[in-house]
Amino acid sequence: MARPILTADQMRAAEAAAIQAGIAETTLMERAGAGMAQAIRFYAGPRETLILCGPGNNGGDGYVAARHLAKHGYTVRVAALDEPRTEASRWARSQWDGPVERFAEAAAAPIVVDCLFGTGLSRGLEASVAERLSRLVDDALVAVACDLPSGVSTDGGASLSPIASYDLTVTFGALKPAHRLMPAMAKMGRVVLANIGVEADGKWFEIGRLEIPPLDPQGHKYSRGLVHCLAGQMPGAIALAASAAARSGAGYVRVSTSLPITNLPSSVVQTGGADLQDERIGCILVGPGLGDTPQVLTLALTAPRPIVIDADAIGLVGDPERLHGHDTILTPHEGEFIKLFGDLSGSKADRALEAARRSQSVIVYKGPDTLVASPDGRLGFAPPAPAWLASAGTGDVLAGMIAAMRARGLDPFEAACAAVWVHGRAAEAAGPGMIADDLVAAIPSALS
Ligand SMILES: NC(=O)C1=CN([C@@H]2O[C@H](COP(=O)(O)OP(=O)(O)OC[C@H]3O[C@@H](n4cnc5c(N)ncnc54)[C@H](OP(=O)(O)O)[C@@H]3O)[C@@H](O)[C@H]2O)[C@@H](O)CC1
Ligand SMILES: [K+]
Repeated sequence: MARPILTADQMRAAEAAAIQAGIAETTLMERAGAGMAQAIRFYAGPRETLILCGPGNNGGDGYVAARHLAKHGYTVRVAALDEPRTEASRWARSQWDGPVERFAEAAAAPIVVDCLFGTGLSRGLEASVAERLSRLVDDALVAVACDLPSGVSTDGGASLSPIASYDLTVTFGALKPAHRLMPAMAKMGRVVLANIGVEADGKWFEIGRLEIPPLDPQGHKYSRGLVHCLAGQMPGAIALAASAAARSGAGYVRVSTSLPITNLPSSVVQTGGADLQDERIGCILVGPGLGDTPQVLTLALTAPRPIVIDADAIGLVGDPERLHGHDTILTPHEGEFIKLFGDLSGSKADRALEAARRSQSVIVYKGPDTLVASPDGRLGFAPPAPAWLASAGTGDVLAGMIAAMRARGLDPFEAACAAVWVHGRAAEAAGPGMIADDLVAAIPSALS
């Protein structure tokens, strides 16, 4: 099951709806604090724990967690930055019967839990507070963030003040965009979602294990998907993409090329011409190694088939509206994105959705925090992938994988999400010394 993602406003609305439906706010806080205490017990083990509480409901969660951990035999110290200012956090404070130290004087502890600010953060932390928090977090054996590391902007993932690295982040009801957007994502450690009984339906989610329909036992190579790749001036890149398409389960992969390609698997067919009207084509792939040959993109766009537009071809589109009426998936990295869509405003999530709307295409906005955006408002956030995925050719591999998923009949958005998920897992399987060719070889193990 994919984990839902809500913005700060959406989360507040979901909580308000739960309260409207009869769940007391203190019950939500009790569940949040108990969930966080449970995650700490499972993840960090029994060691002295320092809980840092802010003035809002994030701090309230901290007082509740302190009570639950103490009940389980933990030595717990609580340090407050300020007096509780909300009704629920005053209630939570009243239920904690241990002492409360001053944040500015709190000594280090093996487990440190940051409950200073969560979704209510409105600006960066005061320098002295950020500095002290970072020191306590750095000195801890296990550092835990309640909902979000304090200083992270919930919706955009920016650091509003300096942020140390945590081992565990426990969030409630739904993930927030910052859990899966850079730079915040890199600071979170493992992200655990506690259920507090709030409905978190929406169109945004973390891309999870894919559910690809099983192959038809009576199927044949065309029903498993024919991917037609269009080569360009540098055929090495399309060879990688075509190999990746073949390894991702396409029944048949074809490359039309004017130059012979030497490093293709024997099962991938090379042709001179390109009959793109062939109705058996499940997806056309254009862009890897294309160079400056706009006529090849134009040719692809004359075919009434699904198309993946990658790499050089993205810059050749010119006007995003040119793609209206086509069945297209675009796979830009940051530079290619700006080249086609200009400097859009808002968070990466906002920009991805705006690009999908303008081009009426699925956008795979690549980076360490890859997003998949659909014109209908669906937005998939990739789970963390290994840093060694950032190397030459891995984008070509992804484009081939997407084309294979699309050719086998997944809808464009689902095809892109499925490929992004498998791409990350294949990189994990291939290991740190991986090159793009190894990534292709690791795809089959990640598909199972
Ligand atoms: N609502 C619910 O039902 C549930 C909510 N839950 C929990 O509540 C959290 C959200 O709580 P919240 O809305 O009270 O905001 P929170 O992040 O604690 O901080 C707000 C306070 O901090 C202040 N402040 C802001 N920035 C500041 C800064 N840089 N430096 C100094 N002060 C700053 C701000 O004041 P102001 O901006 O007005 O100055 C205000 O006083 C959420 O993350 C989750 O953990 C769970 O319990 C589940 C149920
Ligand atoms: K926090």
